[in-house]
Amino acid sequence: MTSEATVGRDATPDDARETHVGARTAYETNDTGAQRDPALALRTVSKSYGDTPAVCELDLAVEAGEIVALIGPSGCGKSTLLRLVAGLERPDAGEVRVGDATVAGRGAWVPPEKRRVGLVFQEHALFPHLTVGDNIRFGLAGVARAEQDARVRKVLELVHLPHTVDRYPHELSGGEQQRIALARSLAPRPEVVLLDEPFSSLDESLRARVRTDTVDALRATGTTAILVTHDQTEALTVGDRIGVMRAGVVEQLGTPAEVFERPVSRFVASFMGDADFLPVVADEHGLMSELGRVMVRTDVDAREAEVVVRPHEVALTLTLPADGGDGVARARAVVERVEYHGAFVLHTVRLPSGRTVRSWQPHSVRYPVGTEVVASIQPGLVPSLLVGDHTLPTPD
Ligand SMILES: Nc1ncnc2c1ncn2[C@@H]1O[C@H](COP(=O)(O)OP(=O)(O)OP(=O)(O)O)[C@@H](O)[C@H]1O
Repeated sequence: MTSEATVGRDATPDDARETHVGARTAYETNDTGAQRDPALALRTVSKSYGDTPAVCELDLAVEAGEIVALIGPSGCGKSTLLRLVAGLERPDAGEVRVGDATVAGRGAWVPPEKRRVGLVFQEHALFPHLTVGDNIRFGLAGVARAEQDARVRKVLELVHLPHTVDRYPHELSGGEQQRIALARSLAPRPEVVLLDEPFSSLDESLRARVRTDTVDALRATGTTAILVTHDQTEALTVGDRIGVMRAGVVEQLGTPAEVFERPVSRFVASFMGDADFLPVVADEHGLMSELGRVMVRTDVDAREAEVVVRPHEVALTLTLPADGGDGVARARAVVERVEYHGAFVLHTVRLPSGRTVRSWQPHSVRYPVGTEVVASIQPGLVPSLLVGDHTLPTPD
């Protein structure tokens, strides 16, 4: 744990809103017109463990008040990145900056307790022999007692647990312990909070509630955060931006919509959300897939191209619409698998080529296995096109 007394300006909810709105801008200017540093920046940072590279020339800038969700396969370097920021590891090369200070690299080294970086782990890691109040005070050494009490009250209100101040951790549920861990990390008013899979030990329904409380508390205090998660939905719903990591680098950093709707690569397309890949053929107008026209441009080599089809992009109908002469290609397909997910039903259909694609249907639609359906791209949606392992930029 790195928390230590860190005293900063009192943030207000209004500040948080302003900061949050501004958080999407790459580099803001302050009142004097000067460029403002990101709250956190890693510049060409590398770290290996012996012969194992964990983080490779990684660049990342997180703006003040922004929440970045980091996602990627096991072993891609997410925890190492957090440990480098927290000061639990030293980079082999590159620079780590928190606010306007270099905390590692370029000859600098600021120890963890002086970095103004808070940590929240998967295991809540509260001190079992200390009350909730004293757990939170632990990171406030050097702060006057009256101010400590005020901060304890404030952070407990933020996480909706003011009544637990005199309880011991074993008198709290798992979700409550996790919210106290967050409160403890916020009390010293850190510049950045790092959350390493903080909700993964909680069951599904509790997870959603604790997640909402956590995001609300981060927003209310305008705290900059990196959240490591294995959960795509969590990344999409929590992150202002999502960093998709692979083999020690951030392969794509973008808003949830950018990462989901315009993945830069085959890896991101298949890692963030379900995706099926279909080959395309060229005709005089552009590229056609089995589900319809993909692109009107003709400067792409169809032999190397594939269309990325997400289940929400695939329409299924029982009969051809009356205006079937509209030039839209549709494939006759057979329903092969039906999975009921509650609000939606996932249909897997086999196309004439033998390939399968998946389609989300509203919960009221359940075509029995074996039904002949017509599959096409949902009108108005433009699926991504892969050429080799990379997607082509989609015109807005
Ligand atoms: N202390 C260590 N000693 C040796 N190798 C390590 C150490 N910590 C991590 N590694 C290796 O560094 C690479 C990155 O590990 P890291 O824990 O950062 O990945 P991760 O993305 O957080 O994985 P997970 O999602 O499984 O937690 C992996 O190959 C891992 O085996």
